[in-house]
Amino acid sequence: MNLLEVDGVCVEEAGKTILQRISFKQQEFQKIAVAGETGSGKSTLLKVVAGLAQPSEGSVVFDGEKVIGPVDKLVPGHPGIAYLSQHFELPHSLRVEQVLRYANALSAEEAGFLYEICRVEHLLDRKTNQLSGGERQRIALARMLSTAPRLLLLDEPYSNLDTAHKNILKSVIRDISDELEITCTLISHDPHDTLSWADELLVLQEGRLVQQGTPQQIYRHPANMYTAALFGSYNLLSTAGTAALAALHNLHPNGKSVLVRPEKVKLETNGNKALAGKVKSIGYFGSFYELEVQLPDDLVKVRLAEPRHQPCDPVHISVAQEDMWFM
Ligand SMILES: Nc1ncnc2c1ncn2[C@@H]1O[C@H](COP(=O)(O)OP(=O)(O)OP(=O)(O)O)[C@@H](O)[C@H]1O
Repeated sequence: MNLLEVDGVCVEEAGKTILQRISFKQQEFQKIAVAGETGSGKSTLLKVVAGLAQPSEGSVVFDGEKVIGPVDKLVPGHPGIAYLSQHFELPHSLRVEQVLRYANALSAEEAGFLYEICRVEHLLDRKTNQLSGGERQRIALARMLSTAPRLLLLDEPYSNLDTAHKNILKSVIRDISDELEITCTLISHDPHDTLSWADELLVLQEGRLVQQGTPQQIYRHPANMYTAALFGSYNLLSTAGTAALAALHNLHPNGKSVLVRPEKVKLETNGNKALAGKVKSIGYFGSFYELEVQLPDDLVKVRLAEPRHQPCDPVHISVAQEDMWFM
């Protein structure tokens, strides 16, 4: 069942087009992540979904009912949809327990479970000015969820969090979906946050939805270089380099260039079905090394767990046919 149907949404502000005919559907419990460069319209899209920004065209239907924009509604927003902004605020110098009590539409038992899920039970006696950024965010989330929404929209929840708080929040967000059975949509700049979490990704570029698909589809088969770059490092070979690599598999590029992710380039011990090159540099990135290999026409990035090479070493590279994407 579709919980949400966004159909042809356009937004214009001060004569500027911010969103252009965005359409997508979200099923109940489906996890959707929205990716895109800064200013591509991600926050505006979520605000339109929440009824907090006015579309100039198009509609948002939530659970069979049209979401009314702020121009036509005195108190903006929809009771079934919660939007956690990047710039949320908590009341100053109140006890956390008071902050949460004011918003609460749940029984004591349900509220206790929610606080446990949000990892805030130990903070209830603190004042709001005695919390870290990560703790403040989880309180804001608990406050929002205590109104019992069915759809939660999270706008860059991981920005400004250190790794420890980010990992706690990731567990919280997972439990919100799994334990509280709330459907979630999330915006994040970081591919690590979206690829591993989402069932479906929406990619926005200058207000347009340029690609929609599973994380695997989008990572392996990006629609354009903008999308390829959003989700990680890549090699795009020149016409000559593409022809040489394609010829190893008897493929015809038909004027397209081949895109290969660095972890899909293999170093071979001989030149059988491989291209000859020379190691130019080796960089250490903690969980992997990245080599730059100079081919006749291209400098190719290769990711390895433990390289046994030195700069200037002659090497051969190969790429499996299924790891080549022509675009
Ligand atoms: N109320 C407004 N009036 C005029 N322009 C706006 C308004 N809200 C957003 N914009 C512009 O619309 C564009 C999209 O903004 P939006 O915040 O939706 O992008 P974003 O992808 O969420 O960016 P970020 O990742 O930086 O948060 C930007 O150019 C922004 O300046």
